[in-house]
Amino acid sequence: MIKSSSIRLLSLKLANFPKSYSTYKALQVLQNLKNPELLKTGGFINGEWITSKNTFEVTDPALYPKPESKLADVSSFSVSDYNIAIEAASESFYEFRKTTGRYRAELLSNLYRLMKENQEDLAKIIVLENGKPYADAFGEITYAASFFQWFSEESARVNGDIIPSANATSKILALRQPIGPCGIITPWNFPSAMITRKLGAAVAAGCTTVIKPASETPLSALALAHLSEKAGFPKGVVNVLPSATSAEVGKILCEHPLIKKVSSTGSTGVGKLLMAQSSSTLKKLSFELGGNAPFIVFEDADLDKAVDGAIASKFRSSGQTCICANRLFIHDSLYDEFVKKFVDKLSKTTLGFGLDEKTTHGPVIHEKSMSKVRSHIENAVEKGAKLLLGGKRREDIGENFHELTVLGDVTPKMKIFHEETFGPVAPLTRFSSDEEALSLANDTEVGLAGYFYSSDISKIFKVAENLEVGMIGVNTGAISEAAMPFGGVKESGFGREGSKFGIEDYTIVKSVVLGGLEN
Ligand SMILES: NC(=O)c1ccc[n+]([C@@H]2O[C@H](COP(=O)([O-])OP(=O)(O)OC[C@H]3O[C@@H](n4cnc5c(N)ncnc54)[C@H](O)[C@@H]3O)[C@@H](O)[C@H]2O)c1
Ligand SMILES: O=CCCC(=O)O
Repeated sequence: MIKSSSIRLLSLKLANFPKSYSTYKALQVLQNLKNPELLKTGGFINGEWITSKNTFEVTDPALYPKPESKLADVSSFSVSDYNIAIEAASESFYEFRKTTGRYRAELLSNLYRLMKENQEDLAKIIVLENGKPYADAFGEITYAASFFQWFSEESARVNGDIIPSANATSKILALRQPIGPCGIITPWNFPSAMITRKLGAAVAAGCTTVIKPASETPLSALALAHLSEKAGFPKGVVNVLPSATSAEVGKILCEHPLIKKVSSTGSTGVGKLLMAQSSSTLKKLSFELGGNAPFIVFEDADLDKAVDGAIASKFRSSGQTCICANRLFIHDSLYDEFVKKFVDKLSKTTLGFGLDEKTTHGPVIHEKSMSKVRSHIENAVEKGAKLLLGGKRREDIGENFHELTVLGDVTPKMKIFHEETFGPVAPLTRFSSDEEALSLANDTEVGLAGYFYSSDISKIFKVAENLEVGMIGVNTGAISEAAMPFGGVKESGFGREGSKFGIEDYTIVKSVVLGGLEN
């Protein structure tokens, strides 16, 4: 049990948000949410709101580094707070694992309904802490909530098996049981959906959770914690602890013996570190890591559809999506026309603040992302790539804004070919045969998503079978939904989220051999 002396109850005070916001409407938006209870700046441990004396700033990337960019001071929880939360999740697990799938389905569907009821507010929080346009943020909440709906439907169907035994007087029962308390680590690019995809599956299976949201976007995670409380989740099932000390608290999630599984979404580098740290307890792991998605336009493609698909895939969230097209391969015979149509459509987009109706694309998250975007463009141009659109920072809008950029004649000699940009840059490469396209596409250590456009059914099967990725969009640039098994191969990680496979990672199979049965 958590000792009350170790925690301080947080009554939500809007005073935790800066008062000097008259210069900018972002804070007014935050303070005028229809449901102000969604705004939390503490942490949620064992069903109680607590604060820490250490805090960190959450800022609006569209305004950063202006003083008005400050959205909130959020409590930063330490390893000792994590230890308390882990113990709470472990204690709660002993009861929660005994609950029925039907009961957990009810909790999840309550949470789904509450997300939909609060969709506008939740979307606004995403816009402010992440920078994506409101329409995208609203879409993220639809997507995020759909995982609770999906897993509420799956929850009552976590079936085991009865297996015939070689011994006539025995039966083998394979029971599916929840694995235990789970550590969940999530990134900033989908502040809500990357949590719900894991939390929905964990709860459906009967697991409890300790969640470390990205320090850039903790407000969305805390709003979800609030809604889980309203949805009737028992104490200790959902614990959310923002932290500015990711490495330390990540390590404790990996090394603590009471945590039985860690699911993390983030970069490949951090995934490797977490895997090494988890070896001491041989924890079950699921990793959704970085990508470098190929997007191939074969000569028999429908060009207009391919252009639309490329824009949707490459520039979703200004290129900050793990499954964004990262390298575009265009058949020689279509290359010039593709460039013309692609550049023409992209010229009609508008960079800006996410709550402005005209905005189609927002900023990148921070300076580190901006540096990578700049270095990929500069390195490519230096090595002979042609700048076909954009190419410049837009400091006139804000420090984190960068033009949507198209680079032509990109080759494997350039950095952008091998590294995930995670920003608004589309590198185009020509190819002349199917074999060449496949070999270029597979020339990378990661394998998350891939896309291609073709009207030849034989080619569709051949390419789909030979692309070294976990997910493929054929004649579409939008593949994500709760029903699709989400995950990668190679250094993009392992495990599948969403879909009927999503729960499996949160369960163990226990074999019970029932002997001495009479025939
Ligand atoms: N495969 C997917 O589903 C998926 C989805 C979204 C993002 N991503 C990947 O995530 C990356 C961008 O996100 P990011 O910059 O937030 O990634 P990141 O790996 O830096 O951070 C992800 C999470 O890990 C935490 N973290 C950072 N260092 C840590 C450490 N040493 N120990 C424990 N936790 C640590 C962060 O605070 C954050 O919560 C990209 O590579 C992108 O492709 C993958
Ligand atoms: O960025 C990674 C997740 C994107 C998605 O689920 O579509």
